[in-house]
Amino acid sequence: MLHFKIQPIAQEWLAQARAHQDQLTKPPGSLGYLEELGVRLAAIQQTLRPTLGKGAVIVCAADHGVTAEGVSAYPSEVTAQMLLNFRAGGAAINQIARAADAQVYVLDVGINSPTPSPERVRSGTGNIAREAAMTRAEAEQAIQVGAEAARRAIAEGATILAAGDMGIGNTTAAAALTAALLGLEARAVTGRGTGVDAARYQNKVQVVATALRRAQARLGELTKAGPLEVLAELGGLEIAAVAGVFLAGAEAGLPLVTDGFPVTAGALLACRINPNVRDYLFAGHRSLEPGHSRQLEALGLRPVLELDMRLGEGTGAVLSFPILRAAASVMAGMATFAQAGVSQTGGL
Ligand SMILES: Cc1cc2ncn([C@H]3O[C@H](COP(=O)(O)O)[C@@H](O)[C@H]3O)c2cc1C
Ligand SMILES: O=C(O)c1cccnc1
Repeated sequence: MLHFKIQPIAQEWLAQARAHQDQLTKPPGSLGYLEELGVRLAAIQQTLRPTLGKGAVIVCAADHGVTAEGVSAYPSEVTAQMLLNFRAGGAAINQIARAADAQVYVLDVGINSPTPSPERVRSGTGNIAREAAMTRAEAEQAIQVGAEAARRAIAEGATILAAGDMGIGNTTAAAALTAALLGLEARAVTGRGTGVDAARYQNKVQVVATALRRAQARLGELTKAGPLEVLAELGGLEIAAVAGVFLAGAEAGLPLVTDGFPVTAGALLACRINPNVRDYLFAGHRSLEPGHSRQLEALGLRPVLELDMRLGEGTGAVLSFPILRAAASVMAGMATFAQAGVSQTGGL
């Protein structure tokens, strides 16, 4: 059974932190959204002097049976190949993590490869257009694998935690999950992923719609079904692991950062499993995948960055770490008007 003990953040700390922001030597509100980020970090850490040190990103990787339907611009083998690239330090996330003082952890929760991996729950999901992605027990296990990886990263010193994704076909699974959880049409949440052409895009929308019909026949009204049941039908082993990263991260009381479309599907699931997770979430960026904006609206999250990125791997999440660190430093290090002897109003 899954059980995560997650405290909601204290409203008193939010109020105190907001009041403190207004005492700092700047016109109130002049640091814009950075102030709200600092306030939330202070409330999460329960201090008026929040600090963020080393970060971590857990790149959750798995394969998808639905690639048999021609939904990606790339073959499934790229998932395993990219895993080697992550480990060799040659991927986009490795460079961005270096710039943002973050450690990259790679988690093979479900790659379809002959090379064994200790954390792999199964070798790829079932083809969700035709069958369940995984069993409910496998869904729980994949969440636990993600949770364990988060706990390891925290034990090794992470003070802020992001999740990343790698899995050819995962924007199809993310679209199906998002449509199911939010009660949206396939077309509203299906994007071009790695860059499928117009014909493949039309097919991808149909595949998502077929998967949703199949899941609904099994579970009934999908917005009312349990999150683990929806996850088992429409899958994504890496998306399950992402949910586990966020659940364990929230349990440990760390600020958590979402990435793009597949990762935010994991965040939606985590919040369905335990709504208190939401208090710890920051949206690192807004992806160009159209469904990502629907997810952010549902979570009520404003992204830190909008750089027209649509890669995944945790790149957009980790890129926001320096801004979150600066938001904490502003709260922790700025003098108040009283401390600095600066006139709070010029009497004007
Ligand atoms: C070389 C390469 C590196 C990637 N890194 C992340 N993704 C991203 O693209 C995939 C999802 O898109 P779709 O659903 O269209 O397959 C995921 O693996 C995701 O992490 C990559 C994709 C490729 C090709
Ligand atoms: O939004 C994302 O993170 C994304 C978009 C396309 C492909 N992979 C990931």
